[in-house]
Amino acid sequence: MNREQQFNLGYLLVALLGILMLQHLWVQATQVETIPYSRFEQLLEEGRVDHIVIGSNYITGDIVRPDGSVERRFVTTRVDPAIARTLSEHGVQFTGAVEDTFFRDLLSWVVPALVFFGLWLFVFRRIAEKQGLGSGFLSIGKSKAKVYVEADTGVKFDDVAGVDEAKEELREIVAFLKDPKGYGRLGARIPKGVLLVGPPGTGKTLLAKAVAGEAGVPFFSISGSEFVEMFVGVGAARVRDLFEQARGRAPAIIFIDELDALGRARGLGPVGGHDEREQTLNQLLVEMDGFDPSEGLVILAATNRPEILDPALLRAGRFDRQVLVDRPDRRGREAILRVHMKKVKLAEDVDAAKVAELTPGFSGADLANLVNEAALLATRRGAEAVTMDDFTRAVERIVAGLEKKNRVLNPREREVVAYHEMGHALVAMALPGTDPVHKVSIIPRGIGALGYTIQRPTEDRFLMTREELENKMAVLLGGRAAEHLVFGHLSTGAADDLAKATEIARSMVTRYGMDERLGFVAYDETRPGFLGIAQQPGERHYSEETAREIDRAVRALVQGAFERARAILEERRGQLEEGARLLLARETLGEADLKRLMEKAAA
Ligand SMILES: Nc1ncnc2c1ncn2[C@@H]1O[C@H](COP(=O)(O)OP(=O)(O)OP(=O)(O)O)[C@@H](O)[C@H]1O
Ligand SMILES: [Zn+2]
Repeated sequence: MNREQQFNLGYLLVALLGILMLQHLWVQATQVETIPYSRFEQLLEEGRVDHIVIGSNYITGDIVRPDGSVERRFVTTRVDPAIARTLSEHGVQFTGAVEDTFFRDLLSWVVPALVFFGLWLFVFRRIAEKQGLGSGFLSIGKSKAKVYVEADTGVKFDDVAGVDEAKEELREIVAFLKDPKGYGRLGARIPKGVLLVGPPGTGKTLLAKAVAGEAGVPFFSISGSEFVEMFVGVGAARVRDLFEQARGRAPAIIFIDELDALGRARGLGPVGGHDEREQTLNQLLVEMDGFDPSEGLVILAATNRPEILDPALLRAGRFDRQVLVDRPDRRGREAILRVHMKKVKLAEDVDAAKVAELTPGFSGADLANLVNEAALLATRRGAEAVTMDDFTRAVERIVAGLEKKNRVLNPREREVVAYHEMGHALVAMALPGTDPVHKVSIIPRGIGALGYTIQRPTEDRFLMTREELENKMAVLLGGRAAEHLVFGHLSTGAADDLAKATEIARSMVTRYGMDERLGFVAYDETRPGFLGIAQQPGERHYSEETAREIDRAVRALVQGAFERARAILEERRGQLEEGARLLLARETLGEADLKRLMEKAAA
């Protein structure tokens, strides 16, 4: 029996004891002396009873002393008066039967309590099973969140491929863990928490293990979803436990997978708050604030939904560093394939570069799975080594699975996405005063986004001019403009861009007073949502006619931005074609690639 189980059984025992004690007190308070009926008659004759209450079964009353003061209460079972008289006449001692109701009373609450407890157990076990947390009697209290400790993970940076930028950033952590005391001496700021952000299967866990492996420190890991317990207080106790253990073996790494499960913004739960999770999160914050970095503890955490994390987690001194672990591009895939191909026997004809070409949209985990699948196919054939043919067949299998999950695009779609993203990038680069384009990619990211263009803000902006907002809209519509220009059709891929552009236009008209005809009037009163939950739009304080005016102005702004984007792209048609071709071949283009593209066209 482990600690948690004892803990929960303890709760149960205390509760039962409490109920028993109450019951006992209640019985005492209402205790009366039970006397035989003949004794009652005797007392009656002696004039020593008073305050008689005659019930249908019992007679109760006070027995008084000769001086008239009450001695105690009594109860006796009512007996048929005729029979009583006859019996008394014969001088026989007799009494009615007074049933002992103690056990009946006891049963009357024990049985419902047991039924209730049974039901409760049943329901929670169901929930626990649903969450895959295992079942069995009392499993609710069983520790699902084992702290896994690996003294030496044996993973090195060489085992993680295709995520060079992330590795570069984590090297610092390794240097620190190797010499925690010496590191701070020169005034370098010591990292406490690093958040690894990226889609599933991109190697976040593997990277964390590699950091531990490179630094030669123990690796403590636990998953955020396992923290969330049924019993209030257990998760928090577990966090305390984890930190205590890790401290004892510092320098060490603590890795929290699925941080979002426990670090979701507070007050955002579906049914009000979630006490348990909140407590656990608070405990984590306390622990993170509480330790001295020179102890040599570093906390790594992984999430694929950083946007839902509680902002408190991201504050300075906590997870204030974020490392992006993205899906690999073609070169990255090749590198990952090489890592995993080392583990199987390959035929001469296998070409990692070719396999990488066949697998756009695959994550590191998908690629590891691919190599394994190919090896299985070869084994089934009874072959000596895994051939290229095995790989192509394995790719087909896995692609079919991934297509269902919307993660792999067909060639035609890829082409559209390439032009679309290039459209965003070119418009952004053509307009003065927009943020420089950091990266363009046609690797699907998360749900919904088929590709992405990242602009790097040069500075924090709090004020934007009308012109800047218009430029921003043009960039947003650049994707659709490019599709329209090249293919002459509109696709559904621009829905999100359109929504964002429209949002900006609407704000310009109704909040910033940027439309000449409507004037400098704020029309919308969008109240901030309560507890971050979006509320119904603010009340309208204007007429139907004004509403129409607003719609017209918004439409004009969006249309204008679209025309601008289209004009820019028409002028740079050559660059658009060249860029899309490059993007299709390489999947991601960085700042340097884009600069080269612009210069080439200018020359
Ligand atoms: N960049 C990579 N290089 C080599 N192998 C990788 C890489 N990414 C993933 N893998 C393989 O996929 C497996 C699963 O990856 P891992 O569990 O680290 O992903 P993750 O990002 O933590 O995923 P999740 O978010 O689902 O927990 C690894 O054990 C490894 O075999
Ligand atoms: Zn777009």
